Amino acid sequence: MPLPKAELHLHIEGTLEPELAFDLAARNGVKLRYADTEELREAYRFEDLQSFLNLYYELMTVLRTERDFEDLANAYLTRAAAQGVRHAEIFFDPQAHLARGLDMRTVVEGLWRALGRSEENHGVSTRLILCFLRDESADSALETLEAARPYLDRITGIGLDSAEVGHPPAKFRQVYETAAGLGLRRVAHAGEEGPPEYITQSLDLLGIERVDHGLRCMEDPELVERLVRERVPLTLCPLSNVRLRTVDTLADHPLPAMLDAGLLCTVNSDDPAYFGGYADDNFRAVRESLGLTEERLRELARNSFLASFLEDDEERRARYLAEVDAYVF
Ligand code: HPA
Ligand SMILES: [Zn+2]
Repeated sequence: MPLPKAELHLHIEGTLEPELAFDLAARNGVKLRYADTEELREAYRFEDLQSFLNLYYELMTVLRTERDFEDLANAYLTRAAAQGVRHAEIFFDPQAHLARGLDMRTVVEGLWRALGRSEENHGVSTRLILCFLRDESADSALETLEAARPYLDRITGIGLDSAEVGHPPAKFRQVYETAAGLGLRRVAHAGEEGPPEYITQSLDLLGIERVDHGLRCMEDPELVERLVRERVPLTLCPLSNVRLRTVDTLADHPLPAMLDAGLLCTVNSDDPAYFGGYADDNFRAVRESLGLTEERLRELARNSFLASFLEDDEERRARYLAEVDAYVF
């Protein structure tokens, strides 16, 4: 049985496995430019974030109906449960779907058909986080938040993803302010490819409560000190970092140094269908490549629940933490 954990950095569109992509393409009459799953897998060699995003946006065009989003989420939850995930806070990218003519209802209600029954069906509690695409305009983000208003009972928070460099957090100040006024929790990708200043800006201008990635904080000792002092969680994604060449090899990953510095780190899978592993695959990879001790792994699992948005269900959080404490490696 894998270590119990929460997954806090997971793009549902990034869980689209090649087999499901072809099934949905056939179901919806969408033509993919790959002959089969093998040829598609050949395309999974990325130079950087953008080269991955190009394929990520291309493949998600097979998602068209509520049932497609439901099937996608159920496939993820099945895999996540098998990897010890007890709680998942799941990102989705509505702008990428609205731009293709889908409506917000199809996306949110489709996902909810799986998420709303996830505890009974998979034993996984869930939250949904709406991400804005930072390479789209601030106005588009505001329009997307407006389109999501009827569904806010399904949505816990907002995030910021897609191409980071050249799209500073400051651009999204207004939409984050509006979202805060609506009672939404706030996170943002920062310091994956972008500079440490993007992390600082996300904290100061967007009021974020967690940093997604945040790897490049290590270039700024003062920022590290602040993140430690303010107990700001970081959602790290080690296999993603290797595949997108943010680090050269897993053995070079700064996770041990980050833990030693006192940062509240968590380990997550990001886009597991593309990066070669789900949540526990990431845990096992860092254990093997970085020689993390069992107590370090337990700390990472504890951190995942401490950093989760379970404030509305502290009883559940306590139960999950007790499971981590009782886990025998
Ligand atoms: O790793 C990521 N980074 C930024 N945007 C993304 N959208 C999906 N995955 C990612
Ligand atoms: Zn991500």
